[in-house]
Amino acid sequence: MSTAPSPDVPVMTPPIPLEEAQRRLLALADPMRREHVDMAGAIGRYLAEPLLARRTQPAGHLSAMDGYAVTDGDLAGPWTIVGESAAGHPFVGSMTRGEAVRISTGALLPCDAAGVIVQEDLARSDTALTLTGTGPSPQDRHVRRLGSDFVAGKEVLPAGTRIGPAQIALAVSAGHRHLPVFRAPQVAIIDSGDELSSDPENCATHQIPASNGAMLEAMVAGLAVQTRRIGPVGDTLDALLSAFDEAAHADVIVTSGGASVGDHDLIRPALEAWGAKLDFWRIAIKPGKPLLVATRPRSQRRQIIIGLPGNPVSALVTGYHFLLPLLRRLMGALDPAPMAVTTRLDGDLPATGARREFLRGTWDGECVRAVRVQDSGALGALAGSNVLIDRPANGSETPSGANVRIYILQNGGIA
Ligand SMILES: Nc1nc2c(c(=O)[nH]1)N[C@H]1C(S)=C(S)[C@@H](COP(=O)(O)OP(=O)(O)OC[C@H]3O[C@@H](n4cnc5c(N)ncnc54)[C@H](O)[C@@H]3O)O[C@H]1N2
Ligand code: MOO
Repeated sequence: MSTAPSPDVPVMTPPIPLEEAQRRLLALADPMRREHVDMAGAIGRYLAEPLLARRTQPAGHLSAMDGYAVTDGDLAGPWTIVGESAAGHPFVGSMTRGEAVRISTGALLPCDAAGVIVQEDLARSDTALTLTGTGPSPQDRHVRRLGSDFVAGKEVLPAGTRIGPAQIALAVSAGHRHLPVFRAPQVAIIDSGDELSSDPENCATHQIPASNGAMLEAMVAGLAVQTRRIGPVGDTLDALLSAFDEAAHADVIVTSGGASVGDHDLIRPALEAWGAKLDFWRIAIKPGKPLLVATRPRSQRRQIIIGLPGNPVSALVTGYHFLLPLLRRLMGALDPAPMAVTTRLDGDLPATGARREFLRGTWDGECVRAVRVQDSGALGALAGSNVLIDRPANGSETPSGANVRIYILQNGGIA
């Protein structure tokens, strides 16, 4: 005889693997609309279409060094100096074999010149120039050829490229003032839990400062999204429903806390009461198991809700593997998942259980060591770590010296 579950006990489906959960989440993300923004506004955004060069660079043959321009094959000298080509002030005359033109880095090569000899290889006396030492080989011409960087009409950046300093320099050089990018999503960050205090300077013994919201806001800061903090919100359906109403403008709502199975863990029922539909709940990673993802239909784009676990380390790990990739995908990133690096383990690690584990560790560029405290509430250990060590589910002990995969949290890796 089958028995219906009690309304108090949620129906438990087995936790799903990380990759499957990431795929399901990213499949929900329709890209944002496009807009044209100036270069300052484009930092941290993703190109909405391929960028074509509007000009050729270099636009002519340029000298790559300070020295003297000479004609083809004329590498032995001596020469008579007949003029100068400085950056921004080209030499307009003509020159022939036995003649040289003083030239600076970035200056246009005179049209009769074939190469540049660096001034360190030459001796000058008034207008007379002689070669000292062995001089350059015929290949060593120190010339940046016309179009050697990019050519007008050709693609310089593919759609989906993240715009950083180098991409801005390239786009400006390619003749652009504005860039077509995807809009940045609006993100509402809700802290939930009766025990949370919004004032870290004023916190009773039964309270804890609402640090997750501040942490999540910091995590998304590198993504140029617009954030709004809501709460802390108490553990009642009414309080959560009002918080969701406050977040009705957002493209993505991220909550932390109340995602597990306790009597006061109300995020799931509150979302359902608000009209959101649960997509999945619980994933097979440690920390981070109670993660949930839901969607809520709207007239234009649906809202995506990510319910992160309350434990701060669990919130950071799931924020790293779910919230950041989701935001990158909404903003048009081609490959939104975080990148793992392989490195050498220092110190043995024990066998793992049924969940894939992300241990906090310190990496010095050559090897990684797990930090001693791995409690998912321990912020001291988290802040002292710079990587997550990726350990497979049901894995055996890993000996010191073995290769392990890590995810970098610092030096920009967080975004
Ligand atoms: N019987 C079971 N209990 C728990 C399970 C389980 O499977 N069965 N899962 C555990 C796991 S794993 C996690 S992770 C936690 C997460 O649960 P919740 O998402 O419901 O989180 P809370 O209970 O609300 O809070 C947990 C912890 O985190 C602190 N917290 C919450 N929000 C914040 C915030 N905004 N800033 C700072 N700290 C926050 C909260 O005070 C608690 O200490 O559940 C286990 N339990
Ligand atoms: O998954 Mo919980 O996140 O272990 O603490």
